[in-house]
Amino acid sequence: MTAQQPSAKRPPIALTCGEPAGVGPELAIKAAHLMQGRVPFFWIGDPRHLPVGTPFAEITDPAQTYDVPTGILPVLCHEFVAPAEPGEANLNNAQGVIDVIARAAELVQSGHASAMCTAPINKKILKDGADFAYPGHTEFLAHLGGTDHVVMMLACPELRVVPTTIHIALADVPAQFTPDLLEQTIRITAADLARHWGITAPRIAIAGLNPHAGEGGAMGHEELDWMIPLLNKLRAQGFDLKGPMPPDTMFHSKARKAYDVAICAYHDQALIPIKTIDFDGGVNVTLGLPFIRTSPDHGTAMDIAGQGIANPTSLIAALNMAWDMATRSAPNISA
Ligand SMILES: NC(=O)c1ccc[n+]([C@@H]2O[C@H](COP(=O)([O-])OP(=O)(O)OC[C@H]3O[C@@H](n4cnc5c(N)ncnc54)[C@H](O)[C@@H]3O)[C@@H](O)[C@H]2O)c1
Ligand SMILES: N[C@H](C(=O)O)[C@H](O)COP(=O)(O)O
Repeated sequence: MTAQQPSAKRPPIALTCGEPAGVGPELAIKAAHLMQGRVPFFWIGDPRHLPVGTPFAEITDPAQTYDVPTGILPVLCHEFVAPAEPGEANLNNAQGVIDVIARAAELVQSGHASAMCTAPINKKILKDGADFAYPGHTEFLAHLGGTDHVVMMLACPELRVVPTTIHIALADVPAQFTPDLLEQTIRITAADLARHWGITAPRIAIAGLNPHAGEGGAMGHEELDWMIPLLNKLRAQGFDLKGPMPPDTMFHSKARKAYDVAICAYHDQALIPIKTIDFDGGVNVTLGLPFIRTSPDHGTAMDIAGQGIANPTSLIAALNMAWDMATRSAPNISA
């Protein structure tokens, strides 16, 4: 076995353990094996949570990732209160899950990691077990990054989608889907598509809130009242915006070719199409943060945890995307 590519001296990616009783630990082992060091990453978690008998190498500093033989998972130990039983979440481990996310964010913000990639968490377990005050990574990382507003984008080779409102009840969407929020979301999305993907003038499709984008006021008024005026204002400033588009007809294959990203009003309007088109290959990326964060698009999959059948494709895509973003964003530290 050879050590991981020593020529790539950029700091490695920090991969969090996520929910220890979910598929995160076994996917980390699979990704290390399948990626064979092409993207350097280390896992932060408790080695007791890894599948019994699988190889890993303990490290004490992220830079030691490069000394670990390819195919073996480098592990930066983070001791949890309890072992993990696949499929059986333990509330006592909730604080450890949160602490690992914060530790990864600290490592990336201090330059010891190039980016962070997060394995899935169960928000309710974190709330019940440790009073977690955030509905997801996205909001917690905005807090850790000191930013007021970040954007959730999910991407696969066929489609990019953004939910403007994120983890809120459907009943709260009409009040929280505001002109200010949509404008900030459009600006952050356009800026980060240019910065990280080189799409300097992104074609942005905006979904209407209502069926048929309101049908001229017959099925809702938000489009007429403020969405169309806002889009016209931003068009005058140079943004390439389509819509408000009828949400049900904007995701078929021909329609998708007309835009680089679809900005939707709420979570499921955006995430249902992408998880239907490419559940295995989708990546969740947070835009507007002062550091890079990606994640697989799936959840903890407790129903299959520990069975060895979890598909690592989305995690591998998330690690690849994080590394590509880091490579484009900053010079190689050895240069
Ligand atoms: N990034 C994150 O932290 C994140 C993302 C989505 C959901 N979640 C959380 O995950 C928990 C479970 O959510 P859910 O059940 O809606 O979605 P889920 O993605 O965990 O599971 C949905 C279905 O897909 C299957 N599946 C998921 N990932 C798979 C994989 N890698 N390989 C094979 N099959 C896979 C599961 O077995 C299940 O049948 C919730 O608590 C939710 O909040 C977390
Ligand atoms: N909304 C995401 C999804 O359904 O895939 C998921 O909950 C992850 O969100 P965070 O990255 O904020 O944890």
